[in-house]
Amino acid sequence: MISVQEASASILSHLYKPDTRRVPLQEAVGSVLAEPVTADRDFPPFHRVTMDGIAIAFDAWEKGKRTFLIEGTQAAGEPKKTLTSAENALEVMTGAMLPAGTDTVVRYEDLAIESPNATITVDNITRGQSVHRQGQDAASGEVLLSPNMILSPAEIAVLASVGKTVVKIKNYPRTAVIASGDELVEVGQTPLPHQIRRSNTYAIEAAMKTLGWKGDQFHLPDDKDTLRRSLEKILKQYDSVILSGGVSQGKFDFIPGVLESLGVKKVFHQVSQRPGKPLWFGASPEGKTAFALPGNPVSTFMCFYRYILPWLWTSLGIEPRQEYAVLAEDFTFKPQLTYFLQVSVKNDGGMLMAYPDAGGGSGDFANLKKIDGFLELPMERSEFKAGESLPFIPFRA
Ligand SMILES: Nc1nc2c(c(=O)[nH]1)N[C@H]1C(S)=C(S)[C@@H](COP(=O)(O)OP(=O)(O)OC[C@H]3O[C@@H](n4cnc5c(N)ncnc54)[C@H](O)[C@@H]3O)O[C@H]1N2
Ligand code: MOO
Ligand SMILES: [Mg+2]
Repeated sequence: MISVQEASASILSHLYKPDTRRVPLQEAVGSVLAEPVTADRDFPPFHRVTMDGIAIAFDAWEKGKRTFLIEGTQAAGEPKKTLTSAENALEVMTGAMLPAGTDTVVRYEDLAIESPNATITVDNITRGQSVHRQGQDAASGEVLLSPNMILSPAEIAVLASVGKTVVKIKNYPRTAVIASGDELVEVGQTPLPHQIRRSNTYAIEAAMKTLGWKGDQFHLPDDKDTLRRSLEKILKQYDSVILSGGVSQGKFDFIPGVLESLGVKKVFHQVSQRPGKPLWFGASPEGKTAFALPGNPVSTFMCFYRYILPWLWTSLGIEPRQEYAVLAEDFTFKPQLTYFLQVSVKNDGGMLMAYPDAGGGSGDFANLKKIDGFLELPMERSEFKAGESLPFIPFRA
């Protein structure tokens, strides 16, 4: 049986190779950028006035001039005006071009205006004040955004400002989310005493949705031939499949065998972890991947966040973020397995404290509502002390 680290490394050596597509700017938030974006002009594109007031030639101030004749007004959105005499001033508005012949802006708060004159009432004026100089933030042609970044609202602003109406982004893997099991019925159905509603695929699809990843749900029975026929079709249509259930030792746990019979070669089966020991992972020669997650709901859930999430980000060119939290209470776990301890977290003066709330085992998915994620307790030890910082796998935004 392989370790969590080995399993995770194996998965990360079978990445999806994303192709790209172009989307309208307004659909791009949350996507992964697939092209460099350069400044189409200087940032800012002209000397930009940053305060409402008057623009003057600083030399005049230096020579002792305090009262200026107002020649006119330069509003934002108007072509650049020119000051005709260095003895005069132009009223200027925030966002306007700095008029030619001026280099300094004095705000209204520091003026006494008696039309048609403005008198500066303060002593501390500096050359170039209240002017955002052309190219100060970035020069034309400079790379503003590089590929492989998740587009947040901040990047959308940058894209908009350089005129990108259409953005090239990376495609996520086309993914089928498959529940298997004869005991499972649809959410809208009333289960018979021996049946349960299927929840795992809804949880996975929802988790994917929070990442901007679309999953198509399927439900397959515990019947080898049907499984084979259906999975064959699904594998043709999708880049990856995420299955839940049917991977353990049961008489009807057919998933690994059927996947192998369809050319999805086993990379590993079983990981020294709790929950989720029966995890199976395979890949086909064409680069399709199959994650067969153990059916117990907490296992399915944990395996998605611990293994599939980093696989997705790495595939898209983004380094997955490793978070840590501090164990708030002593905890003991004896078996020689990596234990994914359910914890709720609280921020205590900048330190993320993790409070164990182990729940009633991997079938007790109602416990997930009380927790925020999993703390990864290494296999090598069984005693964990309050105050220890450990890898934390969050699932809440
Ligand atoms: N002899 C052994 N038995 C089991 C072992 C083992 O090592 N030896 N491992 C146990 C562990 S750990 C787990 S986890 C489960 C994994 O089982 P499967 O992946 O084969 O999953 P199923 O048998 O199909 O189902 C397990 C459990 O989960 C429920 N389930 C399945 N799918 C869903 C769904 N979509 N929504 C809600 N609940 C679901 C299912 O009804 C079962 O109760 O095996 C142990 N056994
Ligand atoms: O993974 Mo199993 O969920 O330990 O019960
Ligand atoms: Mg089973």
